[in-house]
Amino acid sequence: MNANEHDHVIEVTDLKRVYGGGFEAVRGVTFHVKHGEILALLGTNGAGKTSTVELLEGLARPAAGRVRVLGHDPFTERDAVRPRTGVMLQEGGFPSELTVAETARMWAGCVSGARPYAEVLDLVGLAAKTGVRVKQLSGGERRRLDLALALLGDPEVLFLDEPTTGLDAEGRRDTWELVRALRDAGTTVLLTTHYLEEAEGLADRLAILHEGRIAVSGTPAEVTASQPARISFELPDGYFVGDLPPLDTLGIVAHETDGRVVRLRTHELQRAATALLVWAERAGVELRRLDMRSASLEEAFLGIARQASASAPRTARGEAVAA
Ligand SMILES: Nc1ncnc2c1ncn2[C@@H]1O[C@H](COP(=O)(O)OP(=O)(O)OP(=O)(O)O)[C@@H](O)[C@H]1O
Repeated sequence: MNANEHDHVIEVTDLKRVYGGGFEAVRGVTFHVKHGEILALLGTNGAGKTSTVELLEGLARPAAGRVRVLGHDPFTERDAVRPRTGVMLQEGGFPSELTVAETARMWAGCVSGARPYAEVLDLVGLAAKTGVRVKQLSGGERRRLDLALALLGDPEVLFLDEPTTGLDAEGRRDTWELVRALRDAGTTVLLTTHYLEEAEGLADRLAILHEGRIAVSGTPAEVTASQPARISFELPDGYFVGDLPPLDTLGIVAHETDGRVVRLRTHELQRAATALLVWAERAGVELRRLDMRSASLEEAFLGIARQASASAPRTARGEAVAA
């Protein structure tokens, strides 16, 4: 493995995908994933996550742009990439009459240097289901089988398209633990998900797609910090908003009042909070029902989706996008 492969196991530059009829589902996406890193691609339905991941898996040729996985083009150099990657598609599509063990054995036959299939079934918690037909598995169990098959070749790179959809809370946590353990052992992971908790807890970095473009990217903390924090409190008796410290000096980007309740939004939570508390202390008043909090990833996600159409792509720090 050369130095470049070590740094960026996945490299995507100005990627475009156009479907029949001319619809541009991926409109110039740029990001990278480093060795042993988990990147989560997020986005609303139809944002272009699967369309992007399929290009990384070499399932289609990009309309424009460049993809490299482990230093190779996954479409034109499929033989160099495929044996080193594990892919969990959104729909597994296995023959429903085969048992779990038969499916895993059949799949192992297609993978060079496959691990013993019983080992991967055990890893995903399906050891007790080896004799059950695929059609009799629950939706969550089928997702686990999909994951087991993706792990058969002991891949260096894992593509997971909505890996925990349909899993119950315990199954989801088990999968997170397994993906974390794989990452810690050096596997590079790119996953798509609709579960923000999953992205926040699992991913080292996030990229939020919107209408085929990356709207924002960065660590979960950076993405969250890209949206304003909230402060709310009740105005003390006898005071008005105009009595507070000047809002424009506190980084306040929006404010509203509802009766005596004041709601502020700021990109400078610490400074605004300090100024308000110092003001209240000096005035000798209590800010009742005081609540101060950073944006959650969900708020950030919704805010970004709303803003994205109107503004240019950027990183969480407001830089030009390259995840
Ligand atoms: N084969 C196709 N032909 C034409 N349009 C397609 C095709 N496949 C996907 N699209 C369109 O491309 C856009 C992106 O789809 P894609 O499946 O990549 O989105 P996604 O972000 O994975 O969505 P979801 O979260 O719903 O899975 C959608 O508008 C979809 O309708």
